[in-house]
Amino acid sequence: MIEAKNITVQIGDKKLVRDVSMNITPGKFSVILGKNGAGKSTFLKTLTGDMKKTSGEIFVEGRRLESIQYQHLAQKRAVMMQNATLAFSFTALEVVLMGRTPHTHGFETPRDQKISRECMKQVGVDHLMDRSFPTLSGGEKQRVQFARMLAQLWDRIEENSSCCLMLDEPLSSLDLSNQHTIMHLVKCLSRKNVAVLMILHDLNLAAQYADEINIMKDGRTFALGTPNDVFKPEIIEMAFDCPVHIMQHPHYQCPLVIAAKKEEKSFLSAV
Ligand SMILES: Nc1ncnc2c1ncn2[C@@H]1O[C@H](COP(=O)(O)OP(=O)(O)OP(=O)(O)O)[C@@H](O)[C@H]1O
Repeated sequence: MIEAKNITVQIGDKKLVRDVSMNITPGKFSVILGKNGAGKSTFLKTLTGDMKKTSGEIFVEGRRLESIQYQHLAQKRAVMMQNATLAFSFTALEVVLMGRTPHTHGFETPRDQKISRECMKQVGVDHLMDRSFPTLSGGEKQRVQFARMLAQLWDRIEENSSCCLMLDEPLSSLDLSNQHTIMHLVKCLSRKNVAVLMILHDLNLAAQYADEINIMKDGRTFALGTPNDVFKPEIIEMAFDCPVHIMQHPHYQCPLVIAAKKEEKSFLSAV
C-alpha cells in the first residue's frame, strides 16, 4: 500500500533520517521503535507528506505520493500525530465527525453522524460525545482521536478495501487497560486489510502485537524483522544504550524485555 524507498531527510548539515526503506502493507501491523531523537517521527512525517524528504521515493498504491490529491489520500489513509491539539472548543463528537470530512461534500449526512457515534462506541468514548474536547484528559483525547481515525476509514473497512493507519505514539497517555484495548483493536483492523504503521516506546507492547518491527538508531534502520528476529539482547542494548534481559513471554509466543538495573553512580548518590 505504502512503499518508502531510501528516504533521507536533511536539515542544514544534519541528517535526521538516512536511507530508510519500509513497506507498509495491508494485513501487516508494523511498528517503529527507537531512542528519543532516533528519527521515527521525521520518517513518519515524510510518509504522510507533512515533511519534505531530501531524497528517496514514496509510493501509495504504486503512485507517487506527491501526485495524489489530498482528499483522495485522506479517504484511504488516516494519521494520528503526537500531541495533536485543537485551538477551538469543539465537542468530542465534532472532532470524530472531522474524520468524515474527506467523504462529505461540505455538509455531513445522518450516515456520517451514525458512523461517528458507532466509532466512539467501539473505542469506548461514546459517553464523552458532548464534552468540550479541550477539557478532556490526555488519555480521553487520544481515544477520541483514535475514534476520529476509525470514522475516516470506516467505508474502506466496511468494504474490506485496503487502507492505512499511521499513528505516532498513540498510547502515550493511556492506562494499561486502554493501551491493550487500542492495540487489540489495531491488530483486528490489520487483519481486515488495513496497513498499520505505529511508533511506540513500549517494547513489550510491540513484541506482543507487531508483525514487523523497524528499530531506528541515529536516523537509520538498525534492525528490521519480526519481534523474535529483532528482540535480541545485543540489538536492543545497542539500539537503546540500555542493558536488558530478554526471555520468552510465559503466556504468549513473543519475547519479553526487562531493562536491567543501571549500575553506574548517579549524580544523586553524591548528595
Ligand atoms: N525541524 C527540525 N530542525 C532541526 N532538527 C530537527 C527538526 N525536527 C526534528 N529534528 C531533530 O531530528 C532528530 C529526530 O527527531 P524525531 O522527532 O524524528 O525523533 P523521534 O525518534 O521521533 O524522537 P522521540 O522518541 O523523542 O519522539 C532529533 O534530534 C530532533 O531534535
